[in-house]
Amino acid sequence: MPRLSPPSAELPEGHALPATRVAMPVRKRSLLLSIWPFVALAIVQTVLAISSLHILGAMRAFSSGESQWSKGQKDATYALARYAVSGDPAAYEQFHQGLHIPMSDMQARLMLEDQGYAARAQASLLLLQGHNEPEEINALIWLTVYFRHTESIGELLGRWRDADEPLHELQTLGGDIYACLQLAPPTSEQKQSWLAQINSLQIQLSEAERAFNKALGDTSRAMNKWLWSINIGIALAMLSLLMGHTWRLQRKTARAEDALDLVSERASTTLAAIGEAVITTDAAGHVVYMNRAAEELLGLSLEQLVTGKLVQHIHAPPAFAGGDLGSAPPLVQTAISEALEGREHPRDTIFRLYDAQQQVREVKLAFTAISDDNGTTEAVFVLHDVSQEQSYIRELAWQATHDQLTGLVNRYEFERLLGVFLAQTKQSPTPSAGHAIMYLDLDQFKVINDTAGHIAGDAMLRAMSAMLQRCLRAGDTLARVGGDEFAILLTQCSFDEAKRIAEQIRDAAQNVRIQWGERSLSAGISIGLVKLAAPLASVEEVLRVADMASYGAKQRGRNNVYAYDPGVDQEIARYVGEMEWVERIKAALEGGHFCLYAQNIVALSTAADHIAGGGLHIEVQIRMHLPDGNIISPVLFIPAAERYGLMPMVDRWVVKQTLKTLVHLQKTGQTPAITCCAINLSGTSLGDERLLDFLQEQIALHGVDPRTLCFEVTETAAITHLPNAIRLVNALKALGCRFSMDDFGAGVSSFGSLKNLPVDFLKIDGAIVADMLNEPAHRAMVEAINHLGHALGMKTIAEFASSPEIVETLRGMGIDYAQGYAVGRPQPFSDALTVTR
Ligand SMILES: Nc1nc2c(ncn2[C@@H]2O[C@H](COP(=O)(O)OP(=O)(O)OP(=O)(O)O)[C@@H](O)[C@H]2O)c(=O)[nH]1
Repeated sequence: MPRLSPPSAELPEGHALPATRVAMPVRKRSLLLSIWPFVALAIVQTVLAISSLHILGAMRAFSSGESQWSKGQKDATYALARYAVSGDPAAYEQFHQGLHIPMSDMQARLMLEDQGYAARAQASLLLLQGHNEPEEINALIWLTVYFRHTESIGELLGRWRDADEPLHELQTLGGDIYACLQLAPPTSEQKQSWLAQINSLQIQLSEAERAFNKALGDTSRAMNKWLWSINIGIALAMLSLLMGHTWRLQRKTARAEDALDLVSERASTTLAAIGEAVITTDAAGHVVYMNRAAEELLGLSLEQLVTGKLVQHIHAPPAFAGGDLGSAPPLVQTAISEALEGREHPRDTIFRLYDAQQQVREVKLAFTAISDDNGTTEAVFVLHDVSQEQSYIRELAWQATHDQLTGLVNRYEFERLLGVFLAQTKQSPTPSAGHAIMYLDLDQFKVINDTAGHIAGDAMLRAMSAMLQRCLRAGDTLARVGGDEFAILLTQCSFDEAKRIAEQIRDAAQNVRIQWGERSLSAGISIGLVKLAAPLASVEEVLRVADMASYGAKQRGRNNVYAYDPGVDQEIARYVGEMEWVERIKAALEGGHFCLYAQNIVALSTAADHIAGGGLHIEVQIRMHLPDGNIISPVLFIPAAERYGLMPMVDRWVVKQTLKTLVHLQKTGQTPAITCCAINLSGTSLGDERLLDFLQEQIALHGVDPRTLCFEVTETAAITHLPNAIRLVNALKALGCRFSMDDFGAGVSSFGSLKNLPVDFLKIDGAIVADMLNEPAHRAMVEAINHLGHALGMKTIAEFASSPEIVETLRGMGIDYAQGYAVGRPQPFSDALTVTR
């Protein structure tokens, strides 16, 4: 019986499948089950044969016993007759000897009839004395004891019993004759009488003997007949049993053959249908069988293969399969040869196979040896083509580690590579020129997206990434780590060299232009350059500081390089500090540590006051409570909130809180009533398309009159998010809200933007106002902005009116409103507001 040897990866060599071991007891049991009726019949037959022999032996014993008995009684009667005539004592002695034989038999029979098998020993002795054959005595006793109640043996014993009385009479007559002869010689009449009696007894005994012989013959024939019938019956029973059994066996065999055919058909259909290539070879590797998938994989049919070994038919690598074969998977031919020699590879090993078109495929190989007691007889190879799977895995791995748009390494992979690099440099610090990391952030990239669309933005990102690749040295790693952010790991690069490369990139970025319709788009780049040196150790730290450095470059006016050497430079600490503000802002939003202040905006002419309706005009400003009780100015935390995208949340909090407080002050009878309440909206919020819905929803929710609300936006924010800003301004103005252009004069001061944004107030940047008394240029700017505002139908507000002189000068210039310490300091907005003039 062949055995399937288990795959060596799972069971140690030499272990056979347990299936064959458990099969043996099952087979023994089923063999026993099928032959037991024959065994039972054989036992019955044997018992019957032994019994038949016994019975026949006993019959023979009866027969020979009877002849001894007959001889004995005849000798006795003859001797007694002689004694009666002659008075010879020798004749009398012969009489006794002759009579002793039938008398012994009779006594034995009587004892057996009376006591059964218990009298066996005594009966044996008596039967011996009756001159029976010693070997036949047991059969005689057995038949007498156990069959004495059957009809035929009972009849036989009855006939024997008929001779008992004549024998007793013969014995008595012998005694009488002996007694008479001792007293006196007999008369002739007496002799004649004795002879007549002896003769009569002789006749009775002869008749009894004849009857016994007849019964013996009858019994013997009956026994024969009975034994014949039983033997024939048993033979017939055995025959029919054999026939039945053979018929059942034939049916079973037919069923098993059918099932085997079915299984074999199913197996070959399954093998033909499965996608895996299944090849069976003999122990030497000659192909015995292969399924369709194997034929397809090898590009050969079974007929073409039968002559040779499997490995000879697998295509060799083509001559042009050069490349880095060191990292290529091993050839499947090698694995097959090794498997046949008993050396197997783990099942998930991937092998190389060249198909009929000499295309390389990747396959996994499973090997199973079929063996019997003499060793391996056949080998089954299953080849699973995993080329597609492997290509998906590679594709997924690429996607997981690369950016789709630019094809560069993504942030995740860059962090991993940086981690590996940092670990290596820490483990084996070899002398080197040093290493650096660059963090690059495109400037005002949002403007390209917003004005030319995302597709143009994508094109710009691709153009920038191509430019960056051109600037790299061999061995540098470039990654896209965010929307418009890139990072470069410069290894073995002195910090001066890194600075030179950074400047080169910054210059090259100026020349990156993409033609979009009629427009030529370009973007500057802010570069943070960080020397990889102590105390920077972790990936997180390095990237955070690099990001900070790029922020530093932005703070220097964008399109700049900010180079940071951790051993020398301290300024970055400021940006690191900003990160701490981020945490505080988040905690303040969650824990309610923000509060609102209000600062009056005071009309400088009665006409302006009249416009305000005589009520209060204020600007709400946010402050933060610190745990130590200090109240923090927004100047400290707003840059961090803007940089790290927290402004939309802060703005929303301010709007909600302002509306709530307005309702509260209205209810508590704030006098004079607030007729214009200015709320600042940051640039990020202006870019948020959901802001309009939020504002409309909140105004409706709190039931605040929209005409009392004024939203302040900076010029830079408005320009950056122009389409959204225009939509917002128009929609809220339709409700009755007003708008201020904040910090006008500080940025680009595009007059075009003022035309596009129909605001109500122009707030002159405080930096210009604060020193206008000393700076004639600033004074002129204030006057120009005032004229411009008025020309566009706007009211003007001067910020930082910090002294009465400035206030008077502003009034003299015709500025409509002033805001600053000279006209009112910020005061908590939750309380009733005091008016300062
Ligand atoms: N076209 C395009 N835009 C993207 C992609 N990923 C992110 N962005 C945009 O890139 C912009 C990144 O803006 P920021 O870096 O925050 O700001 P910025 O306009 O570059 O201004 P500064 O960085 O302060 O100079 C956002 O408007 C994103 O929507 C992208 O895959 N394609």
